[in-house]
Parts: sequence; C-alpha cells; structure tokens
Amino acid sequence: MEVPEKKYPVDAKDYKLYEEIGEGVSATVYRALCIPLNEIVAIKVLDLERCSNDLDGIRREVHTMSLIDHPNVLQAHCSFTDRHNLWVVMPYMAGGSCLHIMKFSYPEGFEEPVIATLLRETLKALVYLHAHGHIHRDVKAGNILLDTNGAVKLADFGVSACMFDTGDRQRSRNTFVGTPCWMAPEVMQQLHGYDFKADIWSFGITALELAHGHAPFSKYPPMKVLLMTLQNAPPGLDYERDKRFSKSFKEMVAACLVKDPKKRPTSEKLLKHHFFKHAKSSDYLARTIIDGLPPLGERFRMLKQEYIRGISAWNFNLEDLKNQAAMIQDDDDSSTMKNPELDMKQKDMHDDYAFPAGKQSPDGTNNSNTSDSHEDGFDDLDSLEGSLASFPIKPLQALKGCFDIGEDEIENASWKNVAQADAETRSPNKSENKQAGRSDGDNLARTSSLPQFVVTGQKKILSGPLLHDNAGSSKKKLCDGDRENMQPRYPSDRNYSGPILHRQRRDPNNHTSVEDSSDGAVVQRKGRFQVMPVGISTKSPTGSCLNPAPGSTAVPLSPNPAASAILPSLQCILQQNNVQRDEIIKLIKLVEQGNALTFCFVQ
Ligand SMILES: Nc1ncnc2c1ncn2[C@@H]1O[C@H](COP(=O)(O)OP(=O)(O)OP(=O)(O)O)[C@@H](O)[C@H]1O
Repeated sequence: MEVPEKKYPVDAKDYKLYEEIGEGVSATVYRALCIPLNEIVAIKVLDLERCSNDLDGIRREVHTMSLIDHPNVLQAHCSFTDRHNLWVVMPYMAGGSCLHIMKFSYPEGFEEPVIATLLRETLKALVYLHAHGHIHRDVKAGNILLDTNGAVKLADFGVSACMFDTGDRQRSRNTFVGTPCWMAPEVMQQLHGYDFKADIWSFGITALELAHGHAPFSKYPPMKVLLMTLQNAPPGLDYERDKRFSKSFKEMVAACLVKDPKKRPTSEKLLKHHFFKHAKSSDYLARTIIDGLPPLGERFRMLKQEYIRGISAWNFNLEDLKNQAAMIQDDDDSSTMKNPELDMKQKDMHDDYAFPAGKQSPDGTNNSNTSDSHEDGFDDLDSLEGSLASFPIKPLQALKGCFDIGEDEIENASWKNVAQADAETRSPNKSENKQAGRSDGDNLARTSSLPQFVVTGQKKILSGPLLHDNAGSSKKKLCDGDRENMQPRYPSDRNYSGPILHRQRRDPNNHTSVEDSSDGAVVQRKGRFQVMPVGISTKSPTGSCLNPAPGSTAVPLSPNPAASAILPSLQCILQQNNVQRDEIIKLIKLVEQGNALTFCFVQ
C-alpha cells in the first residue's frame, strides 16, 4: 500500500518557531515545529522587503528546491509568504553545516576519511544537479548540511542557475555570482561566461576548506581574493602540513583546481576518482563528527558570538572593492610590519595557497612544489602592486556593471577611516580571539586594513517585525526567550563569505533599505550588499565618490585623516586614466595617419 504523501501546511500559524540555527546573507533559519504533523523542521525566513532587489533569485531558489529530488540535495517541503516574509520549510538538519561543525570541533580541518565521505556525498548532489541542468554556484562547507544520522545534503540555491533558462539548453552564463574564495576564475573574469565546471572549482576549494579549516585566501578582502585567484597558480595540497593527506586526495583537488574549465573533470567523472574509494558510510560521519555535539542552536549561538564583530565591516561594494585593490600594497605592508610573530602565524594559517604566478604551468594546472613554493604567498602580493595598473580590465568592468550604483545610493556618501571602524566593531579583547579563532583573525585582518565606504542620510526603517502580532501569528506562541532570539535582524555579523550576487536588480521603487545604525551596524542594505554608518560626507551625482561625472563638482574632502584613506584609490584611478589617455592619443594619431593616407590616395 502506498504511503500517502505528507502535506506540509502553508500557513505560519501551523508552525512554532524555536531558536535561530543559521543566518545567511539573505535569510535567518530557525528550528521549528510543524504543529499538525508534530515534526521538527527548519524554516528559512526571508524578509521580502529587504530582498526586493533579488526576488528573481529567491523565486529561483524556492522553485529549484521544490523540484529537486535526490537524497543529497536539500529539498523544500513547502514555501509560502507571511506578510512581507517568505517562509521556506525544509527538513531539519540537526548536525548543521560542515562549516559550523568544523569551526566548532575541528578548526584545523577534518581527517581524510571524513573529508572523502563528505565530498563524495556532495559530489553526488552535483552530479544530480548538473544532469538536471543546474549550476549550484555556491558550493562551500557552509552549504553542506548534515543530519544526526550523518546524511549529507547540499543546500542553498539562493544563487543557483538553471541552464535551461532560455528554453533551449543554455550552457554558459554571464552573471557574476558566488562567494569570492570559492569562485572559479572564469566566473570572476566574465570573458566567455561559465558553466557547471564552475561548481567543480568551488568543489575543489571546498575540499581545501575541509582539509585546512578555512578556504584559501580567506584572510584577504574580496578584491584581493579576485586578484590572487586570477593571477596566481591554483591553490592545492602541497605543503608540509599536508603530508598527512594521501596522494589521491592531492590529485583529486588538483584535478578540480585547473584554471581552464574545459580541463576540469565533470562531476560524474570526478565521482569515479579513486580518492572517493576511501569514503565511508553516513554512520561513520554520525559517529565521528556528529555524536557528542551540543544542540545546533546552542552551537550556532556560541559561534555567532565569536564571529560577530570581525565580520561586521565587510561589504561587497564596488567602491570598497576598488579601494581594496588600491590598498593592496598598504595592506601587505601593514601585515608584514606590525607583529612579525603573529604575522608568521597568520601566514602559516591562511596564506599557504598562493603560488607565484611564474610557477604556474601554461595550462593553469597546479604543478606547484612544496619545497620551493613561496609558502606565504606574500611575494606574489608585491607584484600585485605593480599589476594594479595592468589589472585585467574585464573583472573590474564586471564588478562595476554588477554593482549598479546609482545617485540615490550615494547621497551623502562618505569614507570612514579603518581605525574608526575598528574601534566601533572590535571588542577590547579581540586580539585574543584573533589568536584563538581563524575566522576571526581573518576578519580582523580585513577590517583593520581597509577604509569603509559609508552612507549617511535618511534613515528609513523598512524592516518590520518578523512575526506580526495578529491573532493567528506564530509570535503569540513563542516564549519570551524565543521572541527575543527571533527578531529579524540584518546585523553586523554577516559572513563576508556570503555570495556576491552580480547584477543586482534595482528595487523598482528605488528603495534602499536603510537600517538602524546604532552600534555601528549596517545602515543600508542593497540585496547582498551592505553599507556602513556615518563618516565624512561627500557627494557625487554619478553614484561614485571616486568617479565624478563630467561636469560635476569635485568632491570636497574635509581635512580629516580619513580622507587620506582614499588617496591610493584616487592615485590608482589617475594612473589608469593616464594609460587610457595615452592609448586614445595613439589611436587618434593612427586614425589621422589613416585619413591622410586615404586623402593622398584619393587625390
Ligand atoms: N535545513 C536546515 N537545517 C539546519 N540548518 C540549516 C538548514 N538550512 C540552513 N541552515 C543553516 O543556516 C545557515 C544559513 O542558511 P542559508 O545558507 O540557506 O541562508 P542564505 O542567506 O541563503 O546563505 P548564504 O550566505 O549562503 O547565501 C546555513 O549555513 C546552515 O548553517
């Protein structure tokens, strides 16, 4: 006899929300009870008002999640809107994400049999998705979830793409989506679009993440990650400490991290790699990494406290990225000057992926060798300074295109000095945390080296309460503690590793969601991009304080120390303009010569 299909209710009052168990760039996830079915579920709550410029992405995610049917892909039970929130009801994965488990219990990374098992299950999900025309586009440890039995599911279709979008099989994409550290070079480059092979690159990066406890280049700001991914040889498992890993693991990673996507294996082929022969059962995962963990909500709360400040200053704003590019040298200087001991430690912890570009094989494969590689990757950074002028224009164009910054967004734009930002975001004992937790160290490294692009001006609170005080609302059912935990927040603890979503759609009403800026948190959020509070006030009608439109008034900079922070950016742009000017002059001369010749010939 066939078991009747479970019907999940599509009304908020049929669910009771418990504690928060996760937070992404666009949503908060709760453990919850489905009352009629008496079943624990996870509910992802997205505030549609805040996500209004990425509705397509949300629709796509929900649609994809409802269609998929594979044991390794997290499928949504149902979804519905409740006022301005979208609720996505999913199976509760009590183990949480690999990232959370790793940060909690294995900060140095998992053992190889665990990695092989996690990756094999993830790869099965990719085989399925690719076969059905989907590119996941955000494969990373944070999106690999486990339940208490050790079952592994790939989650988060927030940025997934359907290769059948246009009706006929469209195999490549031209959007700029992903999370910088995990993003394939061709996705960054925007030259020929990309296809499902981009997931294979991210899969390789995820393998390194699981092996080391963090992704390659995770210490660096997004712009630097872009530069290093494009310019350096691919990262790999080649160092002293990687001796513990097998040859087959190293080969599998090297096969994924080839710059030329055509030379990467398909997910199907990769699944046959002998590395996955070491993979074990889900029971093994349950016994090895899940058993004994505190409840997910508790772990999430503890981890969140560690992350909370360092991450706050991160935002993926075009001006930030440009500025970061310009600050690369300064950043390096500061990182090598301040505390050599700590610095060495950090290098050892985070930078061991950077291979000198010169050591890259012509096809972009990772042929690096442990002994003679520049372990810290800092030598490469020296060359980055020089490369700024010749920085491949394509990624910059791509970035500029995607951020789509308009006048309304730049009202009273201003810059804020790093020191200021640090003072606001750091706790006094942050340096201890930095030593203790890598991610924190990463984030502090980032926050401490960069000026922040800030926007002041009108403060319009667009966010309402997550749950409304109407009779049928689930808020009525919450105890006080729960309620306190559940207020919708777009707080300062966003993970900077959240996806960069390219070509953010402009809010049709030209809204920008402006949030409370007390405690130095985000004051403005544009989809996945956020803007930090108050500093010096500048204004540009072009939407870029670095790039005023012809005829616009120059940006008046007050004699504040913060103003000096933008000088490197201005110099960088000036340098680029000079190069362009020379090119134009050359072209004019050529055209003039051409005209003269034509003229002579005609006469
Ligand atoms: N079904 C689930 N069961 C348990 N935890 C979950 C579940 N879904 C999500 N989470 C947790 O919530 C976190 C954030 O969820 P999710 O990644 O879906 O949000 P997002 O905004 O799309 O994130 P991202 O920053 O990747 O875009 C996950 O990293 C995971 O730890």
